[in-house]
Amino acid sequence: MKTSIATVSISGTLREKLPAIAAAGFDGIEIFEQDFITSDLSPREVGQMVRDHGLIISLFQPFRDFETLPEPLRSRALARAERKFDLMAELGAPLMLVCSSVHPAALGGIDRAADDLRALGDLAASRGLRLGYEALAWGRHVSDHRDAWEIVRRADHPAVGLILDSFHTLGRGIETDSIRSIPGDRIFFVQLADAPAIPMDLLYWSRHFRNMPGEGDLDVTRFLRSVLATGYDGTLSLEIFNDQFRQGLPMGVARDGYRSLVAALDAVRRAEPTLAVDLPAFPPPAAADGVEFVEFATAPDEAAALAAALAQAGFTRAGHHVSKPVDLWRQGGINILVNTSAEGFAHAAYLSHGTTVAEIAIRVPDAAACFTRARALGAQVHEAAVEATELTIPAIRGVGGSMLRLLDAGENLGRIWDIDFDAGPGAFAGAGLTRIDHIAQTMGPDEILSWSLFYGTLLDAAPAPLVDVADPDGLVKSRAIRSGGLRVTLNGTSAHRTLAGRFHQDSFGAAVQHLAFATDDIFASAARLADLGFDALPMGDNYYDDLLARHGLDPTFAARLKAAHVLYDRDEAGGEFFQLYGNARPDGLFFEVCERRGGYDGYGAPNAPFRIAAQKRRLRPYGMPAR
Ligand SMILES: O=C(O)c1ccc(O)c(O)c1
Ligand SMILES: [Mg+2]
Repeated sequence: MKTSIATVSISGTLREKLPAIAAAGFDGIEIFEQDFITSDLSPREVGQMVRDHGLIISLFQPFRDFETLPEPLRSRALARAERKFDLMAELGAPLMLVCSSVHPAALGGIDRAADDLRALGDLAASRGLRLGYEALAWGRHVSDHRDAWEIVRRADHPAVGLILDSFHTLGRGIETDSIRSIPGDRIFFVQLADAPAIPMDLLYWSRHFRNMPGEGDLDVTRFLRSVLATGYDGTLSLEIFNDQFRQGLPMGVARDGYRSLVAALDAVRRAEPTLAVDLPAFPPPAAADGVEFVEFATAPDEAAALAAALAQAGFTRAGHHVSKPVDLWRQGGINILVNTSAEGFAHAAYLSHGTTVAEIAIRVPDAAACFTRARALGAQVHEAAVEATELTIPAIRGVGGSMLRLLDAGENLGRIWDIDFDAGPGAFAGAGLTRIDHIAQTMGPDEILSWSLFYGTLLDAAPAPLVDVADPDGLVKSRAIRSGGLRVTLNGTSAHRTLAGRFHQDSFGAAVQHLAFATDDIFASAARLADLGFDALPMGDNYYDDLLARHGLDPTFAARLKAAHVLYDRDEAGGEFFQLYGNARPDGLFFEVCERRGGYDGYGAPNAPFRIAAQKRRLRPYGMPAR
């Protein structure tokens, strides 16, 4: 099974696209005619350049508005096709994509279309070429792969086959089981794309919002299962029209594409083990158990402020690293490390970001299996310096170049605190914070899809739909990902004056902006935190008045929330969420404390705009920018 990607999916010119596509691992490309025309190389030179990169041209596209035209348009369309067949021969492209016509003069008619494709098939065959017919979701007469297949079936020509594109099928809500009865050898090419579930005009949606399989809301796995059930063993190609990818970095987009394709095939073989999937074996995605530790990188002269913030949040300095200047702070099941090394990875992270979360260690059922899966999906291995006495814990590169460590319940987890740290067995109740509820990572707006693909393919995880959070200075896009006991939120914006945008700039790249700690008793924790001097974020009367109205709260309960600076949300099923925010540090980093009741599964999104506005008031109390 060959892999391919349409050149339209990647930014730049062919000279920039091709090396990125080759380096990401693809076998071939769909050459978009526009990419060829914009090049000043001859067709032969372009073909040679593709092959010089170790790639093949698997498809030439698109050939538009061909079928069911009246004369003289029909003859003209055939003549146009002949010119393109000449071009394909020079390029070394064996297959042409003919997409269903949108021509206003097209007459329609299944037999008329079949006759036209047969005639085109004769022309192609005489040159040793083939063509595939694709139903565009917005085609004038043909907009459904079932009709396209009927046309191809009636054309009954060895050089004429069907091209399937997951977007056109799934985007129109067409069931995919109908694909299973198509003979696999009549399908000449398969294109894969996902898209977010945003109701809008099909053409506009397709040309601007497609994304990699697994990044959107379409059931691409189901589509691909049906395709492979036909026995199809031809090329699987990504055809992603996306505004963001068009301006993204070629290498990053190509790598994500390859990851999405591998993950899609892996999902298919797990969902339907009887299918023949041409992919090396690697371990399945597993649900994470939670966060074992988070490590801050800082400098000695900044460590005191961080230590004070941790103490005010109820943490106790419970141990020290045996060989490095790293403190262990503990509370409940939460471990926070503060690293002030003047060398090594943490120091490099501090130098590039300032005080920052340099490392996150997650607990998974089998760390070695997870690591193997990560590598199969193209994750970058993090080679950190490990000293002789310390344990080697597999690590991969995470958000903003931070380190994501993989730990399991085996030996390493049991021994990390005994071997690497002089931490005793003491329990530290602190303010009653029990574990890390979620980690909020702030990044560039174009990184959200990429990191949601990262987490969503590495782990057994369900990325939630993207939501917009209103900051007074712009919108922030946010997506939550949950895998078992691990919750991560990804936030990104191009609005530089938002809390998230400012943090992203100030930390010179993506980083953890806030940590949310869970409690089983928000009011007890709030009281204890107040005693400890935790600088809780007060919310205004307008907020609590609205809460009263919105949820029909008992006024004494609302007064209790307000007195404790607690924010509140409730879901449809009556699940409740309580949040308490700390003020943001000058660098934008902050802590949150939260309690979930009755199966509440969200993150208090309705509260976010008010919380952000309150944090900003604190940062710039006189309405002036903080800096
Ligand atoms: O948007 C289009 O016109 C277009 C062209 C070719 C394709 O394969 C496709 O899926 C869409
Ligand atoms: Mg297509």
